[in-house]
Amino acid sequence: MSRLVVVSNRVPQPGQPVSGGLMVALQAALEETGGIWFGWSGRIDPERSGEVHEHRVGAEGGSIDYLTMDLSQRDHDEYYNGFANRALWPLLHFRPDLVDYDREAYQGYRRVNELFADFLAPRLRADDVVWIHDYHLIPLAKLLRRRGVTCKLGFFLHVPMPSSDLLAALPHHERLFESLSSHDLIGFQTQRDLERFQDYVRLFGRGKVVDTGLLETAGGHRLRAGAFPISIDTEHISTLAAAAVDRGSSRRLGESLGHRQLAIGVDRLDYSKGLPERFRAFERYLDSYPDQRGRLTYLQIAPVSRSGVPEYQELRAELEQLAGHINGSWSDPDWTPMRYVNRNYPHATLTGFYRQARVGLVTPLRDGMNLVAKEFVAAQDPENPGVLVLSSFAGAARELDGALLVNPYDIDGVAAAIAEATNMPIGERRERWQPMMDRLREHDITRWRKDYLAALRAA
Ligand SMILES: O=P(O)(O)OC[C@H]1O[C@H](O[C@H]2O[C@H](CO)[C@@H](O)[C@H](O)[C@H]2O)[C@H](O)[C@@H](O)[C@@H]1O
Ligand SMILES: O=c1ccn([C@@H]2O[C@H](COP(=O)(O)OP(=O)(O)O)[C@@H](O)[C@H]2O)c(=O)[nH]1
Repeated sequence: MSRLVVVSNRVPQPGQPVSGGLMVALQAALEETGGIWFGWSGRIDPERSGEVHEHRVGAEGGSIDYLTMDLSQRDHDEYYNGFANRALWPLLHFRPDLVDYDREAYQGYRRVNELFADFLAPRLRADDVVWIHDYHLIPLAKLLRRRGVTCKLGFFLHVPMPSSDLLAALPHHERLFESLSSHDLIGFQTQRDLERFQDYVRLFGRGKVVDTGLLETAGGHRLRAGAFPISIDTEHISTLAAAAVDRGSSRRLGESLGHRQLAIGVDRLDYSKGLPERFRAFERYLDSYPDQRGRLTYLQIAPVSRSGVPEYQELRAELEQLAGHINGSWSDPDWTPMRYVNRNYPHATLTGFYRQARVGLVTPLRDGMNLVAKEFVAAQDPENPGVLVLSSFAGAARELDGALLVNPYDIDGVAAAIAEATNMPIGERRERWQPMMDRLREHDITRWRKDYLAALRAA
């Protein structure tokens, strides 16, 4: 049996919380098959890049070997804080206004990809299957091929693929995106992302689209591309939620709410998640639906993310100001409308919170998928499910059509959806929830992994 080698910027660290959909999903996928997981250690070594740590979890046969590399401060600043998260991330989330392109950062990004390639290439076997993840590692496959790697190489983009005109705004975009053609299969979250990538190949890439999902490079090499919507371990989340709801912090949350309903949001503190707009929509709801005032408490969990990037620091300050303003304006002596928490919670706690909530607020301005939306659905009590208010700009909206779909820029529309969710009769809540849950049971994390890897092996 060939080895599965997963490569991603983020790799879980022993004893540290797993946050971010990529880590959550890959952890679940690798636990099923075993294999190797290589990436950044999450550590910064002031002296040098390239120190690699190894640890094995699980028994021989199904074990995961974690191989992680330290980065120097400079490499981290240029590769992660710089090009990946100040140029690519905003661009891929349709925010050219936030792109801060810098040639030195781009060189740092390429340098770290070279480091990864130098480490990996001599360790790969011809029958390995290598699965590379996300925008941090776009050049890696080409660098591996240059070092003589011949095994199957697949890529999965976790974030949206924007329109060609946006991509073309990035200096040297052809050189960067052309590297993707060194893979045998490129995976996207949705059909729309795939279509936009094919447009790019047609308009700016030097290859051609032979047929939907079949591309040809200028040199005549054929590769596959497809949509593989990432998912969750549905049964596990559902079981965890049922067990968590009456215990520990989840029980205490319930007690603290008294008779009031709960609305919940769980997002990394990221401008793509639409948090300022969501806070304003909640305030609009308080203002526009006075008969409902005091009926619903909104809990927003927002662990700090990418705190070395200035736009994220500014967002944090803005959210603190907004949350303070909303509570200052609308609180009663015995009720605070909003609870805003920057801590990171494990799934064993979060799932209990989801299950208590009447309303799940998932309103990103753009999101590759958004696993929180899927987790919220999977965590509900079938007898008394909550209502998901979901942005139509999240990849998850393609599958979760029982949600109240909203435009996150439409503050009145989101406020109206919150009001509708709090009032929704039980019969309608069940009717909306059941087909979404059926879909998630069928299209879970196992299905995602199997579909992708079968397509890669066949490519
Ligand atoms: O690693 P970080 O910089 O801390 O960021 C966390 C992850 O954020 C992004 O997640 C994406 O992947 C999810 C799973 O496919 C998807 O549901 C979500 O819509 C995406 O935003 C990022 O793409 C990952 O690389 C990060 O690890
Ligand atoms: O305190 C937290 C906040 C988030 N998450 C997890 O982080 C992931 C976030 O993934 P999503 O796809 O929604 O967004 P991303 O952060 O990857 O952009 C989900 O599995 C969340 O349950 C978590 O475990 N604890």
